[in-house]
Amino acid sequence: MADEALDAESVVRPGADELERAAEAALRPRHLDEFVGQKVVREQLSLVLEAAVGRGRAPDHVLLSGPPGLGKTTLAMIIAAELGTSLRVTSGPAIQHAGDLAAILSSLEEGEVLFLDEIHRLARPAEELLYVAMEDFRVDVVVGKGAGASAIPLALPPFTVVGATTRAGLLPAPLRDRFGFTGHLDFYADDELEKVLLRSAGLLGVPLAHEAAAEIASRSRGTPRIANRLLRRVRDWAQVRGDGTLSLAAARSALEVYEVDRLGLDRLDRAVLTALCTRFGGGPVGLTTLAVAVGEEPETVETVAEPFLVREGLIGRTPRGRVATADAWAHLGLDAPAPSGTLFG
Ligand SMILES: Nc1ncnc2c1ncn2[C@@H]1O[C@H](COP(=O)(O)OP(=O)(O)OP(=O)(O)O)[C@@H](O)[C@H]1O
Repeated sequence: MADEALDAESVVRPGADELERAAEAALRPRHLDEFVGQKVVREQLSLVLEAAVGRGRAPDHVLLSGPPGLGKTTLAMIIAAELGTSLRVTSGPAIQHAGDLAAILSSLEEGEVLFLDEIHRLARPAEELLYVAMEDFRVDVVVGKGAGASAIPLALPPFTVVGATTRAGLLPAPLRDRFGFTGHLDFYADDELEKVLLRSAGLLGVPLAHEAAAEIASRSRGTPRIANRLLRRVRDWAQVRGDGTLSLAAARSALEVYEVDRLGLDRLDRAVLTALCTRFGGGPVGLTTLAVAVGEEPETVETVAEPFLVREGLIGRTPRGRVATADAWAHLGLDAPAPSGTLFG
């Protein structure tokens, strides 16, 4: 039960730590045709891969962008599997020096796939080394120091980089240009998440009712990682408090225990929304004032709660501060104040 201690604070944050990833591994689709949703990216990618396999050559480098938990790592694994090759995994923050990347690149076997997660966080010298490696399949190994240093070119076998980023806009253009194919992953529709959930329940061997799948899907913020995590929480509830079946009632009870409401908002999200409406009359109010009102750091409110609230159209950002939308008032079951000012005011 490695996943029990996870995310004590909230079960609807899109990120994942090592324990979460271990729990996820069993649920990852292994082939493109098992990968739910993302129709456009799936179709484009299948062409790229099939063409490469047909030619017997490594495909172009692939860049995958999109928010956390939508399947970038899963797709990288699928790419390697579809090509019948192995996947080497590293990430921007894990590479401290250009030499670390040179060591990885020079150990790649022909046709291997190198997955570079959080590629936007690569340090500049490593990034420059990567340009050359991706374009010319070469690394320049620097020997010696100072004026006497020289670069010895080392040829690399053809390989494919799969880069993943949550912030495609942060990638420098020369790096972006070296990817022959870029796929952007979008949030999933509820019916797609239902499919993800039914598939996962099958793999976990738990009986999940269709209505329960729909209920969990609608609270999963468009994110398969969150859907699978909520499924595991509902499974726990059904096992401990219920009769083992994942019915609609079990799903609702479990999600109530975990304080995930019908839109997928958690306690912090609701605290922010409630403070904005009840203490500041719906705003506008500055981020710092709002954060103090909920006892959180401004950065936490801005990076943890706000993105989803804005995406759901519950909060608006204006130059004068945050404002609650009509949907926010409605979601909290409160009456929005009458608009201030009159036709003549
Ligand atoms: N299209 C999909 N179909 C079925 N399951 C999916 C799909 N996309 C993601 N998942 C599941 O969601 C979980 C998270 O996916 P993954 O780790 O690939 O996300 P990610 O985009 O790489 O996230 P991060 O950026 O945080 O690393 C995995 O358990 C995976 O099985």
